[in-house]
Amino acid sequence: MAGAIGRAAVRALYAELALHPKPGLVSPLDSGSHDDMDMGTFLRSLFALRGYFRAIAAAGAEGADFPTLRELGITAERRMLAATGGVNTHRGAVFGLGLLAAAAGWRMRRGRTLRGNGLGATAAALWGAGILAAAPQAPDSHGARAVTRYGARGARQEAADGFPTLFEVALPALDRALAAGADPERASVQALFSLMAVLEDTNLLHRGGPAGLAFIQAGARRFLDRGGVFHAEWRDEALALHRACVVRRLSPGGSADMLAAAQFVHGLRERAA
Ligand SMILES: CC(C)(COP(=O)(O)OP(=O)(O)OC[C@H]1O[C@@H](n2cnc3c(N)ncnc32)[C@H](O)[C@@H]1O)[C@@H](O)C(=O)NCCC(=O)NCCS
Ligand SMILES: Nc1ncnc2c1ncn2[C@@H]1O[C@H](COP(=O)(O)OP(=O)(O)OP(=O)(O)O)[C@@H](O)[C@H]1O
Repeated sequence: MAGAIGRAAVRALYAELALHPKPGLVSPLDSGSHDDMDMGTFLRSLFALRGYFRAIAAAGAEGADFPTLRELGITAERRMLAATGGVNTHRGAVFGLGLLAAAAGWRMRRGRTLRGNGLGATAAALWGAGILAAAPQAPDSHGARAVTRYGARGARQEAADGFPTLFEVALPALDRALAAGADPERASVQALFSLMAVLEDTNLLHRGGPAGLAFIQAGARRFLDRGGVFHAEWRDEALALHRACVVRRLSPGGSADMLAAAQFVHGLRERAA
């Protein structure tokens, strides 16, 4: 079971990486707004993280407490940095997707369904207090500074609350687009823009301040209001926002992490069905 969860997590991260167009983000097309990483950096990181997602799913199944999960996360982050030469490729995913893999282990071991927001509710109930109580590993990280400076919610708050943006925004957008006939690629782009329109992404706050975050949210909103991936010119419109992000050096990394999380939950549900 833990092996299947681990494989689903890596598959979801690969699907996020392979997807394009993705505004400002690294994809097979180009490195977006990043000069320190490309597709190869992400693939090396992914390779280094294979064992982690299986291990954290197994720990979750055993009912591990948050400090135990955190130790696994810190070790994985170290392995990621060694594989990338110090570049932060998957920090948000090690944390968020790691917690969701642990929650999947806990629920599957106990015969609970993965429907609705079950995985988020489990993560919040078992580890929410621990997440908020843990001292930030790096109090001067880009994310921590954006949280303090702008009062943003950030990755920790999102996880401690049971990933509301994932379960209330990303997964419904993905499901609706698939039900309306979009292929997995278009449905994923729709889910990504739905996330970008609402997420308080500390990556964007760090790189562009409140104006940078507002720029992305408005651009994504406009794309969705015109019909999103159901608009005939959707690819050109998404590429136009991509180019505008690259000019401004903006990259919605938090939305990319949450898209991978949505693909992970969706994939697990498909296999369980
Ligand atoms: C909690 C983490 C994410 C640190 O976050 P921090 O606030 O310091 O921000 P940092 O800039 O380092 O990275 C945060 C990443 O989260 C993502 N993110 C940003 N905003 C959001 C958001 N609103 N929602 C979800 N993800 C987001 C981005 O990809 C970003 O890169 C994590 O790096 C950490 O402390 N790890 C220690 C090990 C740990 O707790 N592991 C747990 C394993 S379960
Ligand atoms: N496809 C992707 N392309 C780029 N970033 C992604 C992608 N998928 C996820 N991310 C997330 O975005 C984060 C990278 O953002 P960024 O490079 O701005 O972080 P940083 O190292 O904190 O800042 P900086 O590079 O500005 O010093 C990663 O931690 C990762 O979680």
